[in-house]
Amino acid sequence: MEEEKIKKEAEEEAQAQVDIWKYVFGFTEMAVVKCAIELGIPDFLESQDGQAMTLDGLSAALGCSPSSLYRIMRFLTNRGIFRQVNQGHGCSSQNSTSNAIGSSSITYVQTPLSRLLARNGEKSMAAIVLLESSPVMLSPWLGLGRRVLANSPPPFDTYHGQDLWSYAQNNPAHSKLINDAMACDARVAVSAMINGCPQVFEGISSLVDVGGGDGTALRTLLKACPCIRGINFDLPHVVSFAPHSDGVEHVGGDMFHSVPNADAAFIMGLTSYPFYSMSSGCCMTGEMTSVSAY
Ligand SMILES: C[S@@+](CC[C@H](N)C(=O)[O-])C[C@H]1O[C@@H](n2cnc3c(N)ncnc32)[C@H](O)[C@@H]1O
Repeated sequence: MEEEKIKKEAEEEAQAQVDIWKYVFGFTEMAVVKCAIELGIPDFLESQDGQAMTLDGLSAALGCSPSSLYRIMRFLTNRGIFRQVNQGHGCSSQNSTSNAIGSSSITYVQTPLSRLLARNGEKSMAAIVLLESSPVMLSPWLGLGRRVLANSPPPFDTYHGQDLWSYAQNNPAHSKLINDAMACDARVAVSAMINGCPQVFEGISSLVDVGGGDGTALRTLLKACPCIRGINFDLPHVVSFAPHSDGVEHVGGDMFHSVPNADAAFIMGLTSYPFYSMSSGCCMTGEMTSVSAY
């Protein structure tokens, strides 16, 4: 019995010594995926219409050295982001390193995961990765300990001296990163809503999307429900850059003061966002017959 306990403890300790490296180098997952998006690897492979692309061809197209690219691709194929196909053998291998680096026999194709990283894909998540991996968003996480100890304001506010939305107002480039990222989320979430519970929108002739970003959610919804008149409500600096779309009116304002009248309102957002409690902070003067949140 004692022997078994000692053996189990030794196994757990050995496993811990392996697992700890996930925390030491955890950031590499995000860094390498960001690198792939910035280099445009998913977009380039997507443009090949399913044809496998050689390592040499890919590095020439991207303007980088085959050996550096090979190391990035080896990491990514190991995670199921891209698939390595060894041409000439008709077989595929995710981890094979047997080919010489730079060999034209190493080729890559897209996978469902890498397709999500193409910038223009219908279900693209590239903009969310680029937002969350930006130094502006990442740095506050590194001060989480101080936030817990001091029960101070959210890490973002403490680090940047202002909340996320004020920061975005003062930094248009970051505001664009946020809006593009939210648009990715909106496309996927609204499509799922329309497919999963279309009855929610029955009988509604006007709908206000509170915190609707650049209006992607309403644009997506109105394709399926063209009879609805959409009001995209967000902060003035956000709606001032929102693209025009028939059937969608952009209104700028502060939801903690009032929101436009409509038959119904919806509020949607990534739950990890510092999107402070609507119920405690806001006073809505609009008439609303139904509200669905998160
Ligand atoms: C997490 S994003 C969600 C965007 C969009 N609903 C989506 O899910 O894709 C929150 C949105 O609320 C907006 N917002 C933040 N504070 C606001 C306020 N006081 N009044 C109106 N909009 C606000 C932000 O500009 C941002 O577009």
